[in-house]
Amino acid sequence: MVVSLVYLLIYSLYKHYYLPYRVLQRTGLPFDRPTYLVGNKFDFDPSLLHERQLERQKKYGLVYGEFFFTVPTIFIADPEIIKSIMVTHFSNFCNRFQAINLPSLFEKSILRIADEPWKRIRTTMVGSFSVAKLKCMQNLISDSCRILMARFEESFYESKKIALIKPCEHFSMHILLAVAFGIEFESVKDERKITEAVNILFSNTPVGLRVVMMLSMRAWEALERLMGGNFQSSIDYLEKIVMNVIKDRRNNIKLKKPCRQDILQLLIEAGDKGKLTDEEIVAQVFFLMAGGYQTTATTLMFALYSIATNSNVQEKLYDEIQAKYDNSNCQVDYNFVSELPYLGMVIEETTRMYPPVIFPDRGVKEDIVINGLLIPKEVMIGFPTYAIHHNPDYWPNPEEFRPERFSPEEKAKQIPFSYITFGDGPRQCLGVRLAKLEIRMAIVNILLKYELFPVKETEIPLKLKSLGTMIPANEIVLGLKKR
Ligand code: HEM
Repeated sequence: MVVSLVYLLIYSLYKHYYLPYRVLQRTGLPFDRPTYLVGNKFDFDPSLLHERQLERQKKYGLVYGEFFFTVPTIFIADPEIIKSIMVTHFSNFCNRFQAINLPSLFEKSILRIADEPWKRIRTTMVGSFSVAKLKCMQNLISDSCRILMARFEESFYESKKIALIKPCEHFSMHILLAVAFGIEFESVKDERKITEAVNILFSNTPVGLRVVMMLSMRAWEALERLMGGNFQSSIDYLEKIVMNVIKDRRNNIKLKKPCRQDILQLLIEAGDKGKLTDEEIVAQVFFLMAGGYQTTATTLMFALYSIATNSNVQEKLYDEIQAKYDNSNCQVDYNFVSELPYLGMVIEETTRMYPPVIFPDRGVKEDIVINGLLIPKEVMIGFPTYAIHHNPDYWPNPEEFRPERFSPEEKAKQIPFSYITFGDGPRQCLGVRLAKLEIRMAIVNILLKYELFPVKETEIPLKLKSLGTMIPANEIVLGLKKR
């Protein structure tokens, strides 16, 4: 017994410590000594990953090593190498590194799958985000804007202030439930139950639980059951709802009844042509919520905060919106918001300063040398987005909110691949157009009715927290004045 335990320990030390250590050592890159099993994960506060990226960049420069638990990782903030990985040598880096365990439902999602199956599913899904399809979905987004505006109205009459987190999260979730899950709420009770289940599944998971999930899915499942099993029952509940919607839609197709033109419909039609199984459809739908919910909600919060705390930006933006609104006397829809260039610049600058995803990754198929850097096939590649976006060599005065950085003239001078909020190359975010449309429509609706301004509760500068996605550490409260 004792001999077996000693043998197991030695084997584990060899596999989980010595081998990963040797891999990073081979690269010749600087890195801190890891701790057995947890690597460098707890050398810093794991909820301040963005600060860690800045500190590493200062200490080691643009390329360095680190242990994500037992995974040897190379962090790359050099735009030329980023381009080589994301585009030039894409075939060697086309997959993500499977560093964390996920519930089995997600295993067939576009996030997890690799190589040919990924290509098939990506090609099938891409059409759902075309301009023509987004225009079909704009009425659903307008409905969510109306609900968002009702929240603003209530807050205005209650206190002349708005706390942003809940309304922005609800806005983003409401849209994804409509366009990806295909849900049309039948009652308020129904809606409450569904939103509660989504929140359990897709809000930021506490660090402790993430660590358990990372180390062993079985241990996590057992712990989750002990804690009441809410996670699994939410998955089961939402899965049942999507399967019912799929069944109803198929019946409607058979009866030649018109179906809502949303993302789910396109996936079902692809399924009926044999391109996707039902299991794959459900996996994509769940991942769209996981990938699009918090990211879009926090970007909207960050944008409203930035607009409120930069009165010159707000004035210029309002003038742009107002001029177009007066001239066209039209609805706030896809065409309207697409013709507001300064609004586009404000959103790009927001996502430069506050990128919600600060650690996109790639796996490596074969050892490769790029610009003299050896990248062994065992490593995970991490892009430290926050540090890249706050590097003064690429972005002078990076803490200053200046949308003009994204004017056509200044954009032409930008260093390629120094802005990677949505990733880049063939594996770039699939929902970028949808996310931007939602955020644009929400901001225009809000600014047409209200002037935003900081109040005594507004935290300046904003404190951030970075777990799965980067989010505000505390509530964002803004003042409201009717226009
Ligand atoms: C502001 C909001 C969003 C941000 C900042 C964001 C960011 C990202 C990033 C950084 C990636 C990885 C890209 C790469 O590795 O090159 C990604 C992937 C992805 N995103 Fe988004 N995202 C947002 C919203 C959305 C929305 C609304 C959806 C869809 C509803 C979506 C769907 C996806 C999908 C499907 C992928 C995986 C693509 C693939 O692996 O082929 N995202 N996103």
